[in-house]
Amino acid sequence: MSSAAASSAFILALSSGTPGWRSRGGASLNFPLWAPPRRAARDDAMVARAAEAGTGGRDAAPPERSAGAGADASIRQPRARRKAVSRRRDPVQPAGRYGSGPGNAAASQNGALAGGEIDSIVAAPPASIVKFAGPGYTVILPTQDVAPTRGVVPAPEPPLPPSEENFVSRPASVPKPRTDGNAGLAEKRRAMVDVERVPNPIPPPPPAPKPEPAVQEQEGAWDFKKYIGFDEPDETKDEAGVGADAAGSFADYENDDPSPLAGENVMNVIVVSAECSPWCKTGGLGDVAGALPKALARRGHRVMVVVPRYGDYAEAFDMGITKYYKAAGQDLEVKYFHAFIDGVDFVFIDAPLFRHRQGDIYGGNRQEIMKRMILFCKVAVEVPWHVPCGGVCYGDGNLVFIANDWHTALLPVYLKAYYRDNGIMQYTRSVLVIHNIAHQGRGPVAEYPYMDLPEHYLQHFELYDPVGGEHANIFAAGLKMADQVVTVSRGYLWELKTVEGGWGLHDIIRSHDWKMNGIVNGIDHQEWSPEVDVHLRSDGYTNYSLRTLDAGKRQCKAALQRELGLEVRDDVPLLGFIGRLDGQKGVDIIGDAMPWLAGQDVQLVMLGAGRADLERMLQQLERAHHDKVRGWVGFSVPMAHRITAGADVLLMPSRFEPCGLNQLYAMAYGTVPVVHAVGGLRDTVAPFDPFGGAGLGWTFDRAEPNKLIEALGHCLDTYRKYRESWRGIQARGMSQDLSWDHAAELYEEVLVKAKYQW
Ligand SMILES: Nc1ncnc2c1ncn2[C@@H]1O[C@H](COP(=O)(O)OP(=O)(O)O[C@H]2O[C@H](CO)[C@@H](O)[C@H](O)[C@H]2O)[C@@H](O)[C@H]1O
Repeated sequence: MSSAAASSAFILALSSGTPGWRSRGGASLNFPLWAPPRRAARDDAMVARAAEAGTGGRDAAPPERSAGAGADASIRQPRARRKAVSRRRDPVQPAGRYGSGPGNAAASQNGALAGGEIDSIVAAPPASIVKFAGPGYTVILPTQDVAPTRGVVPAPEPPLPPSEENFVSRPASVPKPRTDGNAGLAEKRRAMVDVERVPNPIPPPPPAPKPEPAVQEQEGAWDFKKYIGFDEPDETKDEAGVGADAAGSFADYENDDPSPLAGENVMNVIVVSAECSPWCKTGGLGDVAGALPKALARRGHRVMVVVPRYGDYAEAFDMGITKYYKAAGQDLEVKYFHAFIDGVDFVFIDAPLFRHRQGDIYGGNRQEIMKRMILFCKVAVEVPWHVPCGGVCYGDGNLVFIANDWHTALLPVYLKAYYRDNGIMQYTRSVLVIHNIAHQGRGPVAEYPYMDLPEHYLQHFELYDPVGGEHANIFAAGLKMADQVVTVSRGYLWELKTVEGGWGLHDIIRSHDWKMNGIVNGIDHQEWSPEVDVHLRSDGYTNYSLRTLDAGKRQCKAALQRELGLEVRDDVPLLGFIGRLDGQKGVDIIGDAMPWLAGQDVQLVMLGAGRADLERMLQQLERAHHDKVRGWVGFSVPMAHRITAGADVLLMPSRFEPCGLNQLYAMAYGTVPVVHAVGGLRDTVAPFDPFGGAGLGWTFDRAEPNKLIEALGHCLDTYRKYRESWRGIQARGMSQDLSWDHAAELYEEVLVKAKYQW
């Protein structure tokens, strides 16, 4: 379809009242002709909300189950299900995922910046940083070291030429050696990182002040074996010879100091995300933010994750640092909590806006959400100066931020507008990852001043599209300002450039094609591997591997059937669905295929939370087909793992799917995916080829019930009649290398591209 034709189909779909993906009709909903839903009539007329449709405001889903929440959900489950109690911190499901409620800029008293007068934005810049105004706008200083007093920013000094003094990377304070074991490691890491800096025309900055003796003392006292949890076996302690051998090889290992996998590309990486598993997760973004950083750290990079502190996380400790930031006109106190886990510094941003949001991390109306994200990005961009992880700040040299989705798309903008434009953070880069373009942080242009940006930056936010009209779009600005952009599969990258798949941002993505990259997500095998999965260690489930697949899966399937009160039968194909209940995931297509499914000898288990109508649908299907269907409404990580292990088939009829993690998890568990061939699903599920003995599952080319039925029909046929072929599909799925290590290598290439980009 030509772009013009596609565009008119898109507009036609809207103007003819096609109800978008909320329709249960199915027929008009396949991807090629699908268009974002119509904007509901609103008071604040030009507010573009289509991208957030179904996630907040009037057409929003009501609060989804929180999984503190898991508890809530289990109240409504049959007795048998209540056994599925998480032994881990149960991530949360929010109200209105990226939601936004009715906004009214005029009514808001959140002090907008008016005509260049910046009220009470007073900051003490970090040591050695001079901030000056760019041409034609007033400088905006984001941080304050002391509680602010209200006043007007003094007239900016005339611009100084950037000098070495101005932008060298330097810790804001003299690093204090830590009392735990990280200081030595951090020091080593820093030394590695300092070796390779961006090509610097200026002589390298003087080394940061180092409390040498203290660090040495710390290193001396630090027990590496204790740190990695190495417990010397008793016999080695008794038998001198063996013990000495072991100790000797350990010492060799320490002295060896193998060079990092990343080689000379080692750098400082700060991943900034609104959610991070296992502390706070509502979907795939949380999984990625929890796993990618560890894989990058394994390659030798110094890696930090910055995430809001929504709850009281036992692993993280108050670092005793307080800063003040302004967000949407309000001065806010910020503290930093830190944990060092699996080689990664996790920094949790504590602020009144985030506190107590654990069960509802995207809750509130649009303005509230936006205010949280403004604060988060302003704080995150300065974390490398203020937070001495392991005693040493990351600094802003050889540093790359990885921002994720619209929530943190302001970070590349702040990095440029506050610092890079002013000769500061010259060797810092930003990469923005698109996990889901359907949520963009849209709002009325009138709210732009809340973002505390120079007036001339407005042009980067302004967007007009037939759905939202004239509006300010945070994702659009982030995409333009980021040095590189990654999306989570090559297939999705292609779709993003189309009118149908770009959700209004296709032109921006096309025109920045040179910096676009597609990298498929990986699997965190510590969390998602049938061999070590902690959720398969009780209630009759079992861990298994490819070698023990048949017995292991049979046992997990029986345990799942028992737990859910289904008939325990090995010969009946058990189908699973796991996902957020919204238009994207196409669970309504399964509902539309139910009359056919009801006539099949199958069992169906669906787990999800989200839109109220879809939650009701799950419950109705369970009531109407109690002998074969279970619809679990809620957010339960243990149940997601158990379905993945116990099901024979995983259904993913997603209308669009940037990458999709559940099909990857399914394949790793010997569960065969049946998916709509779109985005990352098309990239990762090669269709079964019975003649070549190849392929990983079944795919269908339109998100319609009849197409799902056709593909599932073939799948069930193979399951019943061609067991050897079935076993082959399972084995191929389980034998793939789906780990994050490969994806991390590809991310590293992007980070390097960004680093050398001027
Ligand atoms: N009710 C429930 N209970 C328990 N667990 C549940 C659950 N509903 C979902 N999950 C879990 O949440 C994760 C969802 O992963 P997806 O890839 O489907 O992510 P999502 O669409 O949110 O994210 C976006 O980002 C990711 C990451 O880039 C992309 O893969 C994806 O295509 C894109 O839409 C999985 O770990 C799944 O098990």
